[in-house]
Amino acid sequence: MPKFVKIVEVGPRDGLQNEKNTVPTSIKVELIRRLVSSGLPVVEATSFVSPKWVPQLADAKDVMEAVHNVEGARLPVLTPNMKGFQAAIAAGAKEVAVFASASESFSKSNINCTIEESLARYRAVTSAAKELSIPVRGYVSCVVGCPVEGEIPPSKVAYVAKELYEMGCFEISLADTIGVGTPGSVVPMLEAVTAVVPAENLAVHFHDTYGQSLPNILVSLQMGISTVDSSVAGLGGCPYAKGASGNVASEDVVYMLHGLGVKTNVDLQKLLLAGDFISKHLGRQSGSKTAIALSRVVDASNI
Ligand SMILES: CC(C)(COP(=O)([O-])OP(=O)([O-])OC[C@H]1O[C@@H](n2cnc3c(N)ncnc32)[C@H](O)[C@@H]1OP(=O)([O-])[O-])[C@@H](O)C(=O)NCCC(=O)NCCSC(=O)C[C@@](C)(O)CC(=O)[O-]
Repeated sequence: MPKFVKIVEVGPRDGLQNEKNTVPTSIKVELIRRLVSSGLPVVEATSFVSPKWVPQLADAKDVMEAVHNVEGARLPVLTPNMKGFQAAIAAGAKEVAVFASASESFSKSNINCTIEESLARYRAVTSAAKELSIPVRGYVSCVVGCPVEGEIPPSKVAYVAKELYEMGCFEISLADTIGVGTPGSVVPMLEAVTAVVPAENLAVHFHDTYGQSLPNILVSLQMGISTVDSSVAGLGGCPYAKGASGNVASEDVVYMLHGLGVKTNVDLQKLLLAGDFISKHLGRQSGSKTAIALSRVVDASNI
């Protein structure tokens, strides 16, 4: 079990990208500020993708310009190709992420190309990033299951992860995009990937569709992974993965880690306030069980 876990907060990007109503730029910027001030070391801020594909993040340039002076956390952004990479750098991004898939069907529906075509695009991005000393993170989607293809063989995940690592991605985030994994499928997948990419260069990214995220995170930690992606208030869902629910809630991950005696550097109280801020803006209850339970404790103490 690691003593410290780095939490990569993906709420402002993965969490909001699927929202139907446009979230004002000022709310996104305030959310990022609040998340950073809670002590999160990495807050994924937005995506430089086609606004036709993800209209919610069409204000990526404005978001980045507004947060350029925010200190205390890294603020990476997603870039699906050179056009996105160049726009991200022009807007002041200092770290980017590329996103591939272990499923051909998902690659096609998410980024309109095959897995091999995506890897060729990402070789161009990682090589341009290297020239500018910009760190690049790599995602692999559908690491245990795909909405179209069903079960994904661990060897396929290992192949894509290794390619991303070898082209220069400093960290590979393994994403259960539709949240179908259980420890029974996550462990063999991690065994295959850790055979080709060191565990210290891996992260896990779980969606909570079947309520399996926390046990999946626990077995990942036991296998040497110490970077976990999560989303404040459990926001999220992928526009190109029907049925995908929100990411595991950051508050729930922090609550579990602190309960295990694992340090995160995150102030849970401040994180809860950030979750409350965005949940109120979206007009719905938080997707974090910890947030709901602790708000009941506060309510009860007021009786
Ligand atoms: C990759 C493309 C662009 C290919 O889309 P395409 O239609 O094949 O692109 P194209 O190269 O043929 O260009 C078409 C138009 O898009 C423009 N374009 C081209 N690139 C860009 C760009 N970077 N930024 C802005 N505009 C761009 C380009 O200029 C052109 O504009 P037009 O001439 O028609 O006016 C598109 O499929 C896309 O943007 N996909 C992104 C989808 C997305 O963001 N999905 C969600 C994120 S991934 C995810 O959530 C999974 C993850 C990471 O969280 C982990 C998990 O849980 O699995």
